[in-house]
Amino acid sequence: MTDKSPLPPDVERLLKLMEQICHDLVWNRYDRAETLFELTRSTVCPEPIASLAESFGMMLVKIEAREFQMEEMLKNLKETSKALEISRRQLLKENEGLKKGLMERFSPKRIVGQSQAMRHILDQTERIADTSVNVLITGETGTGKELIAKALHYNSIRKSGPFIAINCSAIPESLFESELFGIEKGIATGVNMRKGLVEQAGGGTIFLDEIGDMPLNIQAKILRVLEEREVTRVGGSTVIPVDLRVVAATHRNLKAEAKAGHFREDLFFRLNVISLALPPLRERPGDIPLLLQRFLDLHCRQMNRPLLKISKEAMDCLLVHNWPGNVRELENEVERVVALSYSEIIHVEDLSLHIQQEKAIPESNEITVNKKNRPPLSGSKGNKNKPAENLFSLEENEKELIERTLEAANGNKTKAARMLGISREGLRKKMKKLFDGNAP
Ligand SMILES: Nc1ncnc2c1ncn2[C@@H]1O[C@H](COP(=O)(O)OP(=O)(O)OP(=O)(O)O)[C@@H](O)[C@H]1O
Repeated sequence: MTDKSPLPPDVERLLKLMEQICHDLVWNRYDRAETLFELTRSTVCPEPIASLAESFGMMLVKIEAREFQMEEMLKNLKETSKALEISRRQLLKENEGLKKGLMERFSPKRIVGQSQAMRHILDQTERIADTSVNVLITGETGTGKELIAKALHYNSIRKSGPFIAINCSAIPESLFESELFGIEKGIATGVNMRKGLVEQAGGGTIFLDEIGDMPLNIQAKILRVLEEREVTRVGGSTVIPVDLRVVAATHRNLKAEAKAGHFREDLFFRLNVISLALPPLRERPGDIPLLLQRFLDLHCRQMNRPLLKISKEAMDCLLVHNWPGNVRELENEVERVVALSYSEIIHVEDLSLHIQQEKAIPESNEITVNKKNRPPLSGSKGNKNKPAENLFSLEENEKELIERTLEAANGNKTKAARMLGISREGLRKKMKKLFDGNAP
């Protein structure tokens, strides 16, 4: 067949038909697919057209297969998105439950304390929780400062926002600013933008623990956050508004620190809108049995043990102990006893040695005059010439207890801290305060 010779009319018609079918396929119209299959039969049309129709037919099959796959994929996607939606709802429900649990756990009503001092603190906590006033919590290590800060947060309108706790004594001075206020991208090679803890606490509460250890230049910047409610990242110039509540805590006397020039007075007044002073455990021995019961319930449940009871002698030991690590020390002691004791009754021998020893030391007349049931920790080591009021001061007793524990631990501070039921950092601070640079 030359180019110029006209096609037989039949072939011309069939080619036209093929062209129309191709056109239809381009526009996703498959209603003439049947005709295409008819054309593949060489009895109906000449061989070249039949083979062309066959190729188009194959194409059509491939298109249909792809569409089928797409439909399957779409179906799978729909099912996955449905499953995701169900999980999302479950997580939301779970999250709400957990938040409710946190609120209940940190409700001032559930915090243990029947002593007058604690009842006053818990009453105040309940009253101010739902306000936005700044709060300063003071008290020795382990007295429950963070617990009260959480109670304030989880019982406020900010409860669904974050609770960010920062231990100011644990952040190296050179990192303080970027940790707290964040860092702008590109301030140094390879540095990415990072939000600071203040920004992260937006909508919630920031808990500045050990605020007395905050460097003076950072104190000025925190004051600005408190006054202006805004923050600027290190290396940036954009002012970012932040909406947060500030709760601070310290074991120091901040007023005295401010007077001595170690703490900004203006920041002290800003923070001290309401102050809650947590009493040490030795000043509220009446709370010891209640706390003991709470911790026994908790740890026996956690360790799958029947609820342990305590002998009168062992309880007496706990009542006369000085508790330098306060409630945390008591909780650690209970956890230790629950893990180690064989019987269902806690006896004196089950208690830590240093707690047993305090009770075991015979009482002298001098002591009964000063403090009933208090063993003569002080006075046993070269204190004989001191006046009685110094001999039995709490500081002297703490000092001696630390010295003895360090001796028992062969000078190992980590071990001594564990024996005392306080953190190593807590021990370091106590030693700094009590020995004034002349640590044993
Ligand atoms: N009144 C209380 N009732 C129940 N548990 C308490 C009470 N006070 C403290 N605790 C528990 O004692 C432990 C120590 O409390 P928390 O961490 O709040 O003390 P802290 O004063 O912040 O200590 P630090 O100054 O060393 O950071 C926690 O496990 C806390 O739950």
